[in-house]
Amino acid sequence: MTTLTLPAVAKLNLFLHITGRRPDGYHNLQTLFQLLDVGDELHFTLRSDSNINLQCNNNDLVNEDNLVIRAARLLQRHSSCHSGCDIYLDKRLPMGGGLGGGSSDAATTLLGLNALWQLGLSIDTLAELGLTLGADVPLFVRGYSAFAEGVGEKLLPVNLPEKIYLIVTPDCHISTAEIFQHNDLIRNTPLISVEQVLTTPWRNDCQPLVEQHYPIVAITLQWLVEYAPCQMTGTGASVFAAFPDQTSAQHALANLPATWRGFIARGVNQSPVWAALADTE
Ligand SMILES: C[C@@](CO)(OP(=O)(O)O)[C@H](O)COP(=O)(O)OP(=O)(O)OC[C@H]1O[C@@H](n2ccc(N)nc2=O)[C@H](O)[C@@H]1O
Ligand SMILES: Nc1ncnc2c1ncn2[C@@H]1O[C@H](COP(=O)(O)OP(=O)(O)O)[C@@H](O)[C@H]1O
Repeated sequence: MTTLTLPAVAKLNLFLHITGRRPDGYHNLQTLFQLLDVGDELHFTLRSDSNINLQCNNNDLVNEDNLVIRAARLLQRHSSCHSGCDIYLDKRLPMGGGLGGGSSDAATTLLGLNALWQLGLSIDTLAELGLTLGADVPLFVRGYSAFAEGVGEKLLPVNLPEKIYLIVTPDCHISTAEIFQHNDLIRNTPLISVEQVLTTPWRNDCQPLVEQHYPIVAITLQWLVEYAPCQMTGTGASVFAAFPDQTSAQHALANLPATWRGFIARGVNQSPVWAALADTE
């Protein structure tokens, strides 16, 4: 195998509780991660030398900070591997929107190059490596919708109804670090057990703060709630609502204000990356 094409899907946080701050400044959370069937796409081509090259449909993303490059270099270093690759990233997801696109790209790169370079590393090892790149990377490496604790790396698979979601991203950039550093962030939500997940009303502890500091997010939620109950994902700015069917979601999407981005996706319990990897074996 010398080439590989794999998806890097998005996630929603169906709820997000912040349960405390750790001595290193990171926050412990409890969240329900819902994977979606929509995302970016990555194309990997094996090279005979050890260079790693990235191309992307968004030139602003072609730099050494890109999580795809960082994941590829991390894997190369960890495995003392001398292979290289050309990577094309077809960026489709809104960035910095709480949909986890960068983390998902990193996870797909770890999975894809582990296969292409025939490294044989375990999923546990890839998830551990991924956690050094970002808190959400282990979720996308493991590739199942999950109840998560810790910083989001302790994952318990869950079987969720695979609903149709409309995801709307207003034109605004929110820094995850800024939200987590803010004095007014709710960070003392009591822990719940996995059994309580279905009986506890779902909410996002970052949402009140984000709505206050980024009024466009509050306006987007006010727009979406006219169609269905809605919430913010991650630290924003994207918001989402579940719809009973594709037609009603399409109806809302058709009325979307021009400067906002929106897309429809189905919630999935298993990431499509696993089916795509299995197809290559
Ligand atoms: C909170 C979530 C929920 O899914 O939000 P989104 O980023 O998706 O919106 C994620 O766990 C975010 O994960 P990720 O975006 O990978 O965050 P990182 O790059 O690891 O962290 C960015 C910064 O946010 C803060 N941070 C992040 C995660 C966490 N549990 N506690 C924190 O305090 C830290 O200051 C860190 O430097
Ligand atoms: N491959 C990538 N795709 C998207 N963003 C990336 C990527 N690599 C690095 N980044 C950086 O990570 C930031 C957060 O990305 P993203 O995962 O899309 O958002 P979020 O963490 O809010 O879900 C971006 O603003 C960008 O600066």
